[in-house]
Amino acid sequence: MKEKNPWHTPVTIIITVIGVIAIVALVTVAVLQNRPLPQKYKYGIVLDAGSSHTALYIYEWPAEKDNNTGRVEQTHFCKVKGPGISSYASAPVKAGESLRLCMEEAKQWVPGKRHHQTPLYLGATAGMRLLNMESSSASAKVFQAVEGALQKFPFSYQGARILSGQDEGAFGWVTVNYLDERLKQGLETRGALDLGGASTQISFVSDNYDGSESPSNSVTFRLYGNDYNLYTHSFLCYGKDQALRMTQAHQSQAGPATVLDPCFHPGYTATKNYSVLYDSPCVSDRKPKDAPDTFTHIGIGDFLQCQAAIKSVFNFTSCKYSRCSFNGVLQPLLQGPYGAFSAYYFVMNFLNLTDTSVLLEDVKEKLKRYCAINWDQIMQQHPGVKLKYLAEYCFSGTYILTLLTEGYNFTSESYSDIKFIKKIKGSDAGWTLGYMLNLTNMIPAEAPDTPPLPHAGYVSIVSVIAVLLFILFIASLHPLWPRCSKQPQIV
Ligand SMILES: Nc1nc2c(ncn2[C@@H]2O[C@H](COP(=O)(O)OP(=O)(O)OP(=O)(O)O)[C@@H](O)[C@H]2O)c(=O)[nH]1
Ligand SMILES: [Ca+2]
Repeated sequence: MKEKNPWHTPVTIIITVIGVIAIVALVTVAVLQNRPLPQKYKYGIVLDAGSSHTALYIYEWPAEKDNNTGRVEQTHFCKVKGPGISSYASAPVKAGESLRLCMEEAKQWVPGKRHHQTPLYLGATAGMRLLNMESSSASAKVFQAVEGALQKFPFSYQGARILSGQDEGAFGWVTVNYLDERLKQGLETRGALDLGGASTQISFVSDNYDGSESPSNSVTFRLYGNDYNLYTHSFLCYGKDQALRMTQAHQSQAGPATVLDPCFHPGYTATKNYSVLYDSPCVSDRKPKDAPDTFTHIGIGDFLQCQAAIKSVFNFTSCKYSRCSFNGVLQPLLQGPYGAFSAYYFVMNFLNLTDTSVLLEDVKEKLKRYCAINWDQIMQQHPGVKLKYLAEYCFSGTYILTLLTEGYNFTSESYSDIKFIKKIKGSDAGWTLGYMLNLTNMIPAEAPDTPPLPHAGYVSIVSVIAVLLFILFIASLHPLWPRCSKQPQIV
């Protein structure tokens, strides 16, 4: 008689079916329990009201991960047409109107049902700092007009204010290190170098700096369970537009009718107005008394002379601290690496000088040759480039190298620690992201509790255990299993 296969009994079939259902159920539960919910996003909007222009940034992050890290991303950028809001001092209403187009764009980019809960911030920097110094009532009127315009939009308006230089430097540093995920991972941080139109910031962590020498240059943070003692300084008037004014003011102190300028290309000539050149608190006290209304600005394209002219706007004579950069400002020993953004990037990128593995001496040599090129040739080589920018690249490049080496004391060696950057992982380097992260408490002081395993890890482990249990279970039911091995013979 044919022996009946014990695997084919109804009982084993039922057990097998139940086992399979159990595995499927276990895996399903594991998957469902840890599965991320369908992605919903939250948004934040920051307006960077700079001295030269205003820009709008929209950030987004997964709604249920407010407190998590490295997740906030820039989704949209809009450059406001026209100059910075501080230029509207004589027609403040226009400052508000200028923001309208970008704000309309923001309405399209943020889903309608999120409009009311989306915070909207405006931070103004050195242009408004200077206007406020000149006339606090004029700056108040500009803010009033801007507020009025922003409140017409459906977002959750959180106010407009002038950032201190310290905040500007510190939030730029937070942005860079947040995007690099250096904060979350507790890695060595990257210093931040920001070159604007009216001010420039340097911020870095240095082991030999405890903040006590100059409290106004230090900002302390506790982020993700790590303490940071940040050195930061903002030099008002040392942004590239104001530095150009100061350099030209130095060259035209006697009020001549012709100014020969080594920072402009040979062949460059333009008629300029003395009152326009001196219309800024950075230079107004140096305005020559008996100057004519206009002067002829003539380029001679000489890098070394240009560098000497730029050096004259830095003061190296006194330092009451252990060490200084310039103008008697404390600066601890440099400690790399550094990220240099905004005008540092625009200028060095245009000049093809972003590669800092090239020797500093060679960079200077290249710039020297560039400055000596005739203005006609420069215009021919770069059709379509805004002439104002084009005329100033020789000055701007020379200013950047002078500021870094003579001002901040970068050497041929430490120069290679600098990386010229515009974006990090799709988000612009600048103070705006750090500012928003701070105001929305998005970076926790302590490290967040992260699950020991990612979601996929849980699913795999539960599945493997379920399969093993099932095999064991079936094996224990197999009628032949224990009897297959040699049974002791009872004689
Ligand atoms: N070449 C070039 N220059 C630019 C560009 N965008 C801005 N600039 C100039 O670079 C300088 C710095 O620009 P920003 O960083 O936007 O300066 P800002 O924020 O307006 O000024 P601050 O208030 O001092 O920070 C200014 O002189 C601008 O005119 C660009 O796309 N190309
Ligand atoms: Ca800026």
